[in-house]
Amino acid sequence: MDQSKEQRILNSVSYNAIKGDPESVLACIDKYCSQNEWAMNVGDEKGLILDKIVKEADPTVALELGTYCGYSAVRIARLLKPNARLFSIEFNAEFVPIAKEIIEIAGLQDKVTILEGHAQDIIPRLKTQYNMDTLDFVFLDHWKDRYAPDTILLEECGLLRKGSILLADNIIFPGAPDFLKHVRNNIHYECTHYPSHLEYMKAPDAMEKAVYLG
Ligand SMILES: O=C(NCCc1nnc(-c2ccc3[nH]cnc3c2)[nH]1)c1cc(-c2ccc(F)cc2)cc(O)c1O
Ligand SMILES: [Mg+2]
Repeated sequence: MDQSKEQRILNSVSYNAIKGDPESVLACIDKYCSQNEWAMNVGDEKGLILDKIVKEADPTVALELGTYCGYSAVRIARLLKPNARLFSIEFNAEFVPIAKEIIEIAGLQDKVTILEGHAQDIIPRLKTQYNMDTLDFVFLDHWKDRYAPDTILLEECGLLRKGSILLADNIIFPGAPDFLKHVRNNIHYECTHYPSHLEYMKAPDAMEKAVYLG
């Protein structure tokens, strides 16, 4: 059976990256996906925006929706302080073992927990099953039509606090219009727009930061 693109990305990281060095894992994925096969990692350009917001949030507990190959999990986890943790929800069973291996090659396995399943099924269990209080930072990068309902779910489950920072990828392309409608012109959110480009392409894309005001 032919290998998947995601398996080929893992092969490239396993062969070329320096074990325990997150920067080299990120560089390897960006090089492979720029030169060989496009893939839906947040990428190096939008990755700089992600870095900026994670440093601003300095989260103790972070959540990511949409692990994919683990690129943004590595990007986020490499910036976390010693006792901070990232929980990442992935729906596609094929992506989970690949993301786990890439996170392990980066040496960040102690900081990242991958939860397999639908976000809408896992979010309601985060407080009880993972002893969570509230989330300091949420990166939305899963199915674009799930950004809005899952944000509402996070609110309803009491997982957001005054100052929780949400950052959403792909606001322009593929686009998340319902999410924008929910957070913009909403007294409970303070939004900031970050224009950029689709990963590894010239097409315009953007990220949206939405700070929950309580
Ligand atoms: O679909 C995307 N990302 C989502 C993957 C995912 N990985 N995991 C999930 C999940 C995880 C828990 C879930 N719970 C419920 N649904 C879930 C879906 N979704 C995506 C697509 C593009 C893209 C751009 C241009 C194109 F021509 C084609 C594609 C670019 C991007 O940056 C993306 O992020
Ligand atoms: Mg994305």
